[in-house]
Amino acid sequence: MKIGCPKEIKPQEFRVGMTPNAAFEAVNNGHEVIIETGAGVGAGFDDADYVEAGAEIIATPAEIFAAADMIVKVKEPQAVERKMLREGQILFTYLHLAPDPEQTKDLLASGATCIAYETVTDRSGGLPLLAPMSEVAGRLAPQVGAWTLQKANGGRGVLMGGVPGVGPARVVVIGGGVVGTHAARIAAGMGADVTVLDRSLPRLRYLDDVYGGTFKTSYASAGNTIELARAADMIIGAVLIPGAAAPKLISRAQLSELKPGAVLVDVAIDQGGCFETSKATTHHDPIYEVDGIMHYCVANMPGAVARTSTIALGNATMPFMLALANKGWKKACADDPHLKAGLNVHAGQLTYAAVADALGLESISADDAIAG
Ligand SMILES: NC(=O)C1=CN([C@@H]2O[C@H](COP(=O)(O)OP(=O)(O)OC[C@H]3O[C@@H](n4cnc5c(N)ncnc54)[C@H](O)[C@@H]3O)[C@@H](O)[C@H]2O)C=CC1
Ligand SMILES: CC(=O)C(=O)O
Ligand SMILES: [Mg+2]
Repeated sequence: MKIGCPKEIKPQEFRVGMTPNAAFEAVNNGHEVIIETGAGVGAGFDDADYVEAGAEIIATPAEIFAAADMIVKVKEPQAVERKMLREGQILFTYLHLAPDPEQTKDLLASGATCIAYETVTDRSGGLPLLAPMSEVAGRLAPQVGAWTLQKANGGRGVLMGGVPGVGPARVVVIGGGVVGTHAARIAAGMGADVTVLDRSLPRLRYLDDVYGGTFKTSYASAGNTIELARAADMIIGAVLIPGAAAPKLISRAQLSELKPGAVLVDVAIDQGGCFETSKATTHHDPIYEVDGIMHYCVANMPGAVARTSTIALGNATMPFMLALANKGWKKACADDPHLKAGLNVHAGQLTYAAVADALGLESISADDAIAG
């Protein structure tokens, strides 16, 4: 198979879909790998690194999209990239379709087979291709939130760890999955007073067992959420219902109950965000204010630490990328229910029910797509 990896074009996205290591493995498995010139530079990989791995360097994205049987990327294809996708081609990348009707329409029109990293599953019920980026975004969230809390950036002017004689910042994390756990650990490590909310009692039990003493836990009822939010300096949104649009957990009306200058870091923004007032921002212009409350809503947070993120993502995607290349998408998905769970679009039809529900569209099952 010919595997193509274009340079990412989303603003301030410095990651790349294939590392030289991934290219090397694909070539060793008998595939051709074509990489757009400069695609890896933001993550610290030169064209020469890919050539050494056995890949071919290509001048333009148009040539990559025209020649490749499978496109491997990081972020959802942008409008200009979507026009270059074609029937029969495999797209393997993050998609986040539930809050994105325009992208969905274009992917359906392309006829391509689109497998979303964020809905691939694993044996323990986790999301193995989301997890590494959730680890990164979770660890970044208190760091960017602490910067936003600084007075000159619009925040309350509260130091995360406080100082002797002055108490620490209060941080509330809504959603205690991968993002939430990593965010809570780092915030607690910075000296903040941290509480994690979740709706899953087994998850709260796990967090209490492992991290009791480092941070507190609370059940995410609406009442507990607003009570903790009122006292918070920083609220980190980290909920997920896989594939679906994020539930809105703090309304615009409730912003007036928060402390002026409090900071909302909405990591769940790629699924539409869990605060009513969230709208996606970029690394170039990451924060904005609504009713005196600061918002940080960057939808590709891991792009800020592109080298760490690219290597972490590449480690996770490599076995799935190889299965798709070695077997073709049908057999690879038929053999592995966890990869099959990643199938979101095939030949003009949605194949993921939560996405279809969020957008009010029809879907078919992934099994029907494979059989068809
Ligand atoms: N902005 C960015 O750059 C990035 C965003 N993300 C996003 O962060 C979000 C969280 O991802 P993960 O931590 O990997 O997911 P996860 O599945 O590990 O954790 C989500 C948690 O939310 C909980 N939850 C669901 N509904 C809830 C509710 N109403 N109230 C409280 N808790 C609730 C679940 O029980 C679960 O423990 C996702 O939307 C993901 O796409 C992930 C990486 C980067
Ligand atoms: C998960 C995701 O959307 C990202 O890493 O950008
Ligand atoms: Mg994202």
